[in-house]
Amino acid sequence: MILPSDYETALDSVDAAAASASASASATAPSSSSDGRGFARETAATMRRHTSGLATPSKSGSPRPREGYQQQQQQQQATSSWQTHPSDPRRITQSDHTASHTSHRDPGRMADYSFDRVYGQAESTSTLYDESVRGVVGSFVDGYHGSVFAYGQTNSGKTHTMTGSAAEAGVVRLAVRDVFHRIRSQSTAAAASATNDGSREYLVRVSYLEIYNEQIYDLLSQPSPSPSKFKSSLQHHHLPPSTSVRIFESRTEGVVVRGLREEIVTCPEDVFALLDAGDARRRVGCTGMNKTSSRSHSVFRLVLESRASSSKGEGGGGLGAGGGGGGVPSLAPSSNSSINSDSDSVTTCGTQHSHHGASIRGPVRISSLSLVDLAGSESVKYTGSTGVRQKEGQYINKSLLTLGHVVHKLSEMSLREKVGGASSSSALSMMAPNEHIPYRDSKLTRLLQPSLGGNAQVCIICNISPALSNLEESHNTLKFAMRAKKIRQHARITEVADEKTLLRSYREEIEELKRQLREARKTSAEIQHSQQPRHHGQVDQTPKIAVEYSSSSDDEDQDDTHVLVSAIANLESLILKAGAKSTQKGTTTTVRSNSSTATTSEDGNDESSLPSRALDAALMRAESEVASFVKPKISSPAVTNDSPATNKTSLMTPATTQRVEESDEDDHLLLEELHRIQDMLGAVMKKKRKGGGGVKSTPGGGPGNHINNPESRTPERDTEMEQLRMQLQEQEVASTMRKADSSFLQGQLNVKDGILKEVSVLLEALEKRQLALETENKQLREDLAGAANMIEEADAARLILEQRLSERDIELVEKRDGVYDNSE
Ligand SMILES: Nc1ncnc2c1ncn2[C@@H]1O[C@H](COP(=O)(O)OP(=O)(O)OP(=O)(O)O)[C@@H](O)[C@H]1O
Repeated sequence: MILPSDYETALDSVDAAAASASASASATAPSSSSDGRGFARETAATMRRHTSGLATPSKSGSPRPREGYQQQQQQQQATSSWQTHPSDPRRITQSDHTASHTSHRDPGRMADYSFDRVYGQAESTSTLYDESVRGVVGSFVDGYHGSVFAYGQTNSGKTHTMTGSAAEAGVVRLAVRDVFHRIRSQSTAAAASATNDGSREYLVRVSYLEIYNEQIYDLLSQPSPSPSKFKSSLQHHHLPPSTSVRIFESRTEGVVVRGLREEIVTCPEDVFALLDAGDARRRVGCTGMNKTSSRSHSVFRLVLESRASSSKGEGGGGLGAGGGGGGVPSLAPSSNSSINSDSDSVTTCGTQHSHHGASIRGPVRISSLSLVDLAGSESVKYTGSTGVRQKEGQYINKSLLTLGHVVHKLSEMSLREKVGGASSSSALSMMAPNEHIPYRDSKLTRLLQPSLGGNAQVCIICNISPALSNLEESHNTLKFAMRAKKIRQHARITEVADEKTLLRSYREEIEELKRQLREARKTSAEIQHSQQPRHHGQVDQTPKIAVEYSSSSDDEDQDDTHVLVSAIANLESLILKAGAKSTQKGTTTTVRSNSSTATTSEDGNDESSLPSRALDAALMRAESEVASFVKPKISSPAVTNDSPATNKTSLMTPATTQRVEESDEDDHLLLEELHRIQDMLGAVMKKKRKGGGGVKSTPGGGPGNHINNPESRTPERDTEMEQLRMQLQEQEVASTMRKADSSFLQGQLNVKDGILKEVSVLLEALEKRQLALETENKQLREDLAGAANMIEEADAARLILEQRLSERDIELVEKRDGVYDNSE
């Protein structure tokens, strides 16, 4: 391993015993197929030994000189408390010299564990990634949910493994690069193939949270350090300003973190900037064991939506050099371009539109990849923590304990499943009806429930310290890893056919914008056409007006198309697909809280600063936002029909169900209202265009000047003035309606938020009640078992008594017979 610059502090330990290099091969291949799509396999567990082997709290706090490191490493090699099997990189064994530290003291009975792979200090994180994590990431891109955890005691190198350092990239960054690389190469390969079959388009979004003292915090919720790049126009007013977010149990989505910000990303650099911003906010503190100890569990999550885009006309975007708009960012040139700059394409596009319409309804795959850096278990004895640090440590240990319980239960269930031979059903479905998995005992296990519960590929990286004084902790970690390895997963691809995914709503929005663009161009061509004879006829009398009039109208049409083309380009740039180099990095970023969506242009213009001509486009975006708010069905990986989360329906009382239905009705009304407003605005804009509007006041004698000059008044100018007045009135109407619309929306969103909060509180109360009932049930079961025992014992006593009675009877009969015999 390459040492990070701040490594010295980790070398203060005298009894630190760094392990020698070890290696392992991970079981990333599916072990058995459960159905056409999914596969069952055991959770991959790999072991990593921390290089430093820090065992005791640093006493002086002063860093050991770096040159001493090699010498110390050599000493440590000899005294490592764990050693890898020379010919089997999957085995790790307790070193002989540790015998005196174990109860049996028999070297022959030293602990010996086997995992998918054991990594030692000589092996880099990229080796670990290649051999143990890459498979999970590959499956994620193919549509399977995945999770990678780093588990282990404090200071064992979890953050080093997951986050990495300046000198060495961690698993998270390697995974992010890999994801984009795979998307690009898949798309390119599909595009290069003769048939273009199998080509897919992708939408990637990320979120980053931490669980600190049993509270979930959004690590992306603050404005990021590079504001121009990640400026958010979507900081929805109804979301609380606080960074604390809540877990919400949804009927359809399972476990959802409500209010969590999600950013749509189009290249690794976007993600890294977000990661840096999030890491800077993560809670880290100095303890006696680790100078930079993570005080929280962090979960970095990528969500991928993808769908087939093999149909011609899709995917390329190919907006040419801006068509009528000019200066519009051009996407990758594509022969499938559905919009061309010339009006000849209108008919072709019209035909393609219906084609698109059909393919937009194709299923969308949703998969998530959670990369988890757990806080390490710690003992006050070694950390010497007091006050806040001690409290943090208690929360950390408690949640890890719950994780241990959950893993223990799941491994037992998997074992039963294996013994029962029910290979096609998941561990969860094998649960006895009254079996309780304590997911709800901590936020960590609740969050990880979808991953641990069966429908995900999971790789757990367990970090241990080779130091002798950490022997007990290392044993615990190894035991945890052994249990975790037994959990059987049944990952399936999740395809959503009938729900509103972000990818689909973007695609629909793009198609709608393209339709508007075609119409705008058509209208503009018609106007130009109808104006031509008049221009020719009047050229001698009013040459200036004619030219200015025509050019201002052209300008306006060009502005219209420009706005539309920009909007299309913005949306297209978020969707990753064949040949699209994407991302004009930093040009456009879409921010998404799990209840909202919108785009921001580079210069930070928000919708309110767009020209009024773009109102209908802006409204359409607003509609899409509201749609994504009212149906936020895409923010959880647990969107499967057979997701365990769907069982939560039973938690809903009739009253809550009704509330949710009512809120669905509200959503309908909301959308209808938006449609109505949009129609009205559409009509106004149309009227405006038909009227040949767009008369602009230009400096130096434009039409406005002519109009204002009473001497140059002609009937034609009067008409122009009248048109101008009408336009102004229309603009006012439009702006008033927009204001009304926005306060209406605000009100609706507030109501909805209130309802969701109530539902959430109600659900929490129900959960508590359920927990209490479960405890009561447990007690009753125990009482019942006690009573059954007593009955059994009483039965046994009765049997004995009956036996004795019958023996007595026999005795009596025999005696009586004896008496008779004697008397005879
Ligand atoms: N394989 C390694 N190579 C070089 N340095 C390492 C390695 N593993 C850990 N370190 C260093 O050891 C120190 C502790 O590691 P790290 O903070 O990753 O531990 P941790 O398990 O995340 O601890 P905590 O649970 O307290 O957050 C850091 O300074 C880190 O850079």
